Amino acid sequence: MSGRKVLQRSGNIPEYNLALVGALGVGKSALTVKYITRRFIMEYDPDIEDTYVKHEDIDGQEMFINVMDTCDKEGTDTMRYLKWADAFMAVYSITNRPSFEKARDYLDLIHQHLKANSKELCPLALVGNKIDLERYRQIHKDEGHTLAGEYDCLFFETTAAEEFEYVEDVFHGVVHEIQRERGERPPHLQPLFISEDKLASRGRPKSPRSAGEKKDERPQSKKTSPSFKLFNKSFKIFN
Ligand SMILES: Nc1nc2c(ncn2[C@@H]2O[C@H](COP(=O)(O)OP(=O)(O)OP(=O)(O)O)[C@@H](O)[C@H]2O)c(=O)[nH]1
Repeated sequence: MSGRKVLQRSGNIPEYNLALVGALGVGKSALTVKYITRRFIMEYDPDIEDTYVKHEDIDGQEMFINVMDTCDKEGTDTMRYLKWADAFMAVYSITNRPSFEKARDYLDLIHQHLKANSKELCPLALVGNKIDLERYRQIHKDEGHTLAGEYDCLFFETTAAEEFEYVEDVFHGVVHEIQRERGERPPHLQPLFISEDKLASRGRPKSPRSAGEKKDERPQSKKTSPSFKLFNKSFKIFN
């Protein structure tokens, strides 16, 4: 931490809690670290569940984004992230069929929890990672769309191994969705692709909802401001 600027959190600045869930090895840590540091990691400690924070300025609005990189292990306390998160990202690898099925299980678990706690407006996102490995693809994009539709989720395909913007778009898309659901997003920043059917019927599961792929239609965010992070995890970081 030495030499890093540590920003004080204040009650005036909004905070959003995002939890990443998914099978082992799908890239939850890689996506988290890429988003926080703009770097891609090759080695990591898979057993540690941890939370990171990034200070952001999106569309002129200052905020703190807290990201929980969860651990997919038997005995994990799911309530820890289920209670904590303002939005969930169920990650799978497009190169791994079982991880897609696991993402479905997570969507189901989260959906049941949200329904039982009357939190149906809490955003869910389905995230297909590793699109840089297209030649090994096992999950067609349409399958991702279909599954996302079943749970009325946002849907993204991305990669932690290439440009930062691929990852930033996913995290910002999810934050925008939280803001929309809370009525915090100014009308001039509301994208046109939020359809009326969502406003009319707010239950899940229902028809597909897409956001992540319409990169050019979304407002461009400003460059991020310096972040501070709570690094307890033993990462090796490579440029
Ligand atoms: N090519 C490629 N490799 C990736 C990508 N994302 C992650 N990886 C690699 O996949 C492996 C697993 O990534 P992690 O980020 O540790 O996966 P995880 O989901 O956090 O796994 P656990 O911590 O075990 O739950 C690592 O070797 C990463 O470098 C990606 O987008 N493309």
